[in-house]
Amino acid sequence: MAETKSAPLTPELYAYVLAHNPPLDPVRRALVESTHTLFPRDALKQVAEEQAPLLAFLVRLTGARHVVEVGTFTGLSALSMAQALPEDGRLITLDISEEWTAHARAAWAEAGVADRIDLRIAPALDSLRALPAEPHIDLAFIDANKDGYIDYWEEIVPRLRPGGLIVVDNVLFMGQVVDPAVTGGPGAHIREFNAHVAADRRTEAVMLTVADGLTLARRTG
Ligand SMILES: C[S@@+](CC[C@H](N)C(=O)[O-])C[C@H]1O[C@@H](n2cnc3c(N)ncnc32)[C@H](O)[C@@H]1O
Repeated sequence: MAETKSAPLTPELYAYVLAHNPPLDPVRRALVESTHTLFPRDALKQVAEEQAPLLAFLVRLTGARHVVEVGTFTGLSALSMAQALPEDGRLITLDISEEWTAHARAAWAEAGVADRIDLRIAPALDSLRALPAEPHIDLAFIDANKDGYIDYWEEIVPRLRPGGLIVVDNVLFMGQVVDPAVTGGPGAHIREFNAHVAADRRTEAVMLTVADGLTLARRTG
């Protein structure tokens, strides 16, 4: 059994982490709160608070100009990435929900980044297949239905420019990936996806224990 060096994430330690991260600006803070108020049963779909500055950081680090997101919800991750884009950068974000994304649109407009975000409402696989086939994506973020992850990965990798980055959320799926009792459903889909990524020779991937697990993969060839 491998030994962990990870400090147990107590509520105090988690608060400490958030306090040492860049704070959410007022629009993102309001979006977190309004999502919990308006959609209490689904609010956990939103990226964790520490992931918002991380996504912005990754956009700046990679100098990304073409970003694709699979899974918009109420728009926190899209907003964080769009705010980090250069003036001529664009983010295409994919979802099937008019209701949740209407709330996202309002927040993007308030933050002044609506013109950088192209929201496409349709099954994400159709939207991905409609993108240009050549490698042009600098950064992609996958955070939608878990039974679609492998298909999304297969559409994105060939469209990723060499050195481009794919970020994938929920790769630990609350620990279900190592639970032998989980033989179906999202936990099993994620387990299959993680094996698929680990075997993919087109990319170099690292799995991080951030929030519910985050994989970062770089296209190498
Ligand atoms: C975990 S949430 C995304 C959270 C978002 N990244 C955020 O930070 O707020 C997953 C989203 O995937 C969307 N979704 C589910 N199935 C989909 C599909 N087949 N195509 C496109 N979007 C889908 C849902 O409507 C939901 O908004």
